[in-house]
Amino acid sequence: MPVIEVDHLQKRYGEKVAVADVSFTVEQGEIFGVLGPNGAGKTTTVECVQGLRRPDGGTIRVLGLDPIRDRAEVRQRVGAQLQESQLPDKVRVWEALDLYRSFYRNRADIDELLTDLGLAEQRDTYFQKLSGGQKQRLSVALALVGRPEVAILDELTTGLDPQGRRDTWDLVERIRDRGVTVVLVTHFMEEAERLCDRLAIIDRGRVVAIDSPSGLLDRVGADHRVRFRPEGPVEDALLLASPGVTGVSRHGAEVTVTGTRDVLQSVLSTLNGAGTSYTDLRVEQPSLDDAFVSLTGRGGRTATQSKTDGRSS
Ligand SMILES: Nc1ncnc2c1ncn2[C@@H]1O[C@H](COP(=O)(O)OP(=O)(O)OP(=O)(O)O)[C@@H](O)[C@H]1O
Repeated sequence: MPVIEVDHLQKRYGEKVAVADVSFTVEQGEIFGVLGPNGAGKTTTVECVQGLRRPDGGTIRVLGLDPIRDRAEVRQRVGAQLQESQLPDKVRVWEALDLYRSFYRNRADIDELLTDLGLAEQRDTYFQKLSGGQKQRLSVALALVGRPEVAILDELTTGLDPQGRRDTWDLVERIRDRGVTVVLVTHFMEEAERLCDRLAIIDRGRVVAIDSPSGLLDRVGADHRVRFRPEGPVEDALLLASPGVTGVSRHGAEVTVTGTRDVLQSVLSTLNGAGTSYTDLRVEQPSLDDAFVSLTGRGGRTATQSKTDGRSS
């Protein structure tokens, strides 16, 4: 049985439709991403899952429970991270955890949690004295203090520097390794790509795709690229005849070959077959950015454009 089932969820704020039609399921033990641009309806969706908002339409089941009817039980078993800090400046780290812990029947060991989250040295520190990353880790600790079966983490790494972001990603993986199912709300593609087993891309209140990161890339057919500088002649026609190659372009001495995930292999065997050596070989994998843009029609460079570029010479 899935841990979370959202079926045709709808939610309006007055006239404003925040969630038009969202359906997805989350399986036990996965890191499931909810990805989308600002205002897409991500937070509203997970707030409905937590029973913090009443849907206008559709059904939600969390651990077989109705988040509105069984709100108290859902709160016990689903840990939610606070999106923005809602703690008083003068509360010490252990005091905050001790208070939140008292709300739950399954209580985590505070010192174990602090060690796990790299906050052991901040045990007695006031909330206001914590760094951004430490505050973020504390909010995750608060989400875990009731030993939840599901953790919902919303915009976990917003405002963190690259190192803080990477540390937090490791942390999310450790949470999953403890057997907790994780729902991760984010608008960072890189984060989703790195962490999520599957993800739902939401745009304007609707799901536009649900898949694994690599499934999404395959689905939109985003190009892989190989760039190199040949040291002798190599004909475009020869490269284009290789399996998986969809385009060849040249900029000065540099050749760019686009194609499917086999493109590197094809380029190397073509060069080898032609007896041509090369320098400066680089491989560019398609990113979830490409898939996102292709699925939502928004953003910067699209997979379609890169394909056209590849054929333009
Ligand atoms: N309490 C509210 N009252 C009125 N409109 C709201 C409310 N909360 C959200 N909205 C609107 O509903 C839409 C969806 O908002 P939501 O916060 O769910 O999106 P989001 O994808 O989480 O965005 P972000 O990434 O910016 O947090 C937005 O247009 C937002 O302005």
